[in-house]
Amino acid sequence: MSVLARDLSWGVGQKTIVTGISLSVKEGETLGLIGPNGSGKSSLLRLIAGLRRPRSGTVEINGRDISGVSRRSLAREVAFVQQSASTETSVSVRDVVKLGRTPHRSALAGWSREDEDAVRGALERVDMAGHSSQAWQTLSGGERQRVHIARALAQTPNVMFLDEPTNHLDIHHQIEILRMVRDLDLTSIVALHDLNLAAMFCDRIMVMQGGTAVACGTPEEVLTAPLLRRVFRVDAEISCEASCGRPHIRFAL
Ligand SMILES: Nc1ncnc2c1ncn2[C@@H]1O[C@H](COP(=O)(O)OP(=O)(O)OP(=O)(O)O)[C@@H](O)[C@H]1O
Repeated sequence: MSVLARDLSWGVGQKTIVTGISLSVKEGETLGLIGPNGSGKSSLLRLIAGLRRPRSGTVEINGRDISGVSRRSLAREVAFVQQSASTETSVSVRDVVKLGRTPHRSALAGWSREDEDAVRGALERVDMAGHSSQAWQTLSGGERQRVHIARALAQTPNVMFLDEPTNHLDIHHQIEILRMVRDLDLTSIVALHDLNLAAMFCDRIMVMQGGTAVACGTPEEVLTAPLLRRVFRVDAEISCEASCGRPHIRFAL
């Protein structure tokens, strides 16, 4: 499924937070969103996921304007892993992941084989199957993050939005989660702070600054020393990773 945003703007009171953003993500593509703190990445993801109503502009998922689509119907196609999402404390890991099946179930239907397979598969994908009966509140930060990703996977979405999904994760799980997002047969937009991970796993990268998009293109096109200096205020040397042909950033002291 494709994602198309046209001229999105949003703000609170007098403050404009997202200004005139347009983007297009093709079916199966992974778009990375990078930008300094407060540049509007989470706000943009919430607009595109339909959790905020834009002041102006439209979002289409597979050609359908999401403003006319019910939350439940949207949730059958689109999953959103939010930053620091919270969960009821007195539930098990499996119960949290089961919530991902809610958009697919009717009030009268029982728990189906398909539901069971989706939950088990999602837990396995994030390496948390061994924790399924553990109480949510006893998990570590990284384990919680992986369970929230499993809940999104259990939704069996066609489109996935992830806001800093690698937060709290050790390097093995950072790489595994991003590799999984890239290799799954879905369209995704991922906000990331780690520029080298964005370079490794995203087909294209959009750079945000002050609520607007200041660059968009392939990692090689976007991740240049002048852009990193201008947007992130860092000096860096960019080389090409021989094994994958992607840029690798080495920050100067
Ligand atoms: N509901 C709100 N009311 C007032 N200001 C807000 C609101 N939501 C976001 N902001 C402000 O909008 C700006 C963009 O916030 P947002 O969370 O989208 O940035 P971000 O790029 O995701 O940042 P970070 O990298 O730190 O997670 C910030 O300055 C934030 O303080």
